[in-house]
Amino acid sequence: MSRIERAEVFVASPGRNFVTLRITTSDGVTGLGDATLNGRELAVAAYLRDHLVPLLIGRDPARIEDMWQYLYKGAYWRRGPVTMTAISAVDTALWDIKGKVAGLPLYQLLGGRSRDGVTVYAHASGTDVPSLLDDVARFLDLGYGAVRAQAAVPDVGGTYGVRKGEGIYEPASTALPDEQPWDTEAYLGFAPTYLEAVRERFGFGFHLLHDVHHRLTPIEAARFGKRVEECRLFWMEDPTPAENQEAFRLIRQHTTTPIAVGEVLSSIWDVQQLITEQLIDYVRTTVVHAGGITHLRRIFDLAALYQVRTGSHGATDLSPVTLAAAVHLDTAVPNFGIQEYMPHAQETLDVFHSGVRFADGMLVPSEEPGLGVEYDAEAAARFPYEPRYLPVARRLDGSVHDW
Ligand SMILES: O=NC(=O)[C@@H](O)[C@H](O)[C@H](O)CO
Ligand SMILES: [Co+2]
Repeated sequence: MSRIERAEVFVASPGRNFVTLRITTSDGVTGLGDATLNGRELAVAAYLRDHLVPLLIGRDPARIEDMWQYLYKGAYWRRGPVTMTAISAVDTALWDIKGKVAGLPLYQLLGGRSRDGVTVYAHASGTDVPSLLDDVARFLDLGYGAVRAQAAVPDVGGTYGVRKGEGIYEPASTALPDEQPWDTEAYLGFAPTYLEAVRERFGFGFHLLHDVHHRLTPIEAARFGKRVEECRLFWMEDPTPAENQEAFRLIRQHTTTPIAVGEVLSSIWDVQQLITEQLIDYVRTTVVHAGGITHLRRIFDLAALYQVRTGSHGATDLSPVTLAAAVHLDTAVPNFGIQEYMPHAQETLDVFHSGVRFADGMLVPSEEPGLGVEYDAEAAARFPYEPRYLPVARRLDGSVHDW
């Protein structure tokens, strides 16, 4: 019987920091897992190298569910992004191996194709309304049927989601946390105007999304959601921090603007009330942070019972391994909603060779066995890890706010 013979943890920075797990079996079959946790990468690398890799060697790679239970229950300490990202990486690598052993692309092991392609949304942003509108036009011209719009709030530096100049939006860009000012009233007065300007200019023939990024209180989020109802958003994302899941009842009482939550959450229990009380419309948990394919399927199946659809996080700080796994899962699940898609930098794609393809506003998975991603460790070694932190937001009085 095949055994896990080697488990290597690679920390490298091709385009940006990534942590990648590669498991190799006694039959020479390899599987990849993404273990990247933006701003806390080394914690997950250590969790894997020091605590999980010694447990993997010699175990049966085919026993994916058993491995998940063994690592989850065996930790004793429950949940949390570091533990769940480490478990996610092992789980994803074992699914990659299982696909290769079966000679099937992963989506075939997950129930087969449920749709022709995985609809994605692009990230349009601008330092002001005109540049935002130009960016929206650019993505519509590229064939996207869904676009997220974020614009800098005047006189409030460092608004979330706004690129600095050309290139890819990369929030973790400083060796120490960049402290950025935040003014809720300025945002509440400005954001609805640019979302209206987008509809004014481009109409309603595409999905418009917006990420509030945890910045509002429940009543402020209710006010925002109500104010933008005429924009017919596909969703407003992370309107308020979700540790207190019942806070969303207040938002729900006031507005029909759809709600998406989950990218910072890492287990089914963290979204259980949001789903079972239908407090959200899309669940954004991911392969890399919410327990891999095994656990994410559970979350998506629970969501399906309550007509909650998927809308997984897909920023560039989730590696091409996660994107490939997400597209396989998105291809198969019945309650797919939409997939976030930020194209990775070429430097990243020169290290992660992925078979995922974009066409007509959708992604399609590789037909190669497993995930369809190969990792070039030698090439990656040319890009050493660099300490990078996500920003910290501070209100105008200097107190810390949610970034
Ligand atoms: O919806 N997407 C997002 O909110 C992302 O841009 C997150 O801020 C980053 O992935 C954090 O590392
Ligand atoms: Co977000």
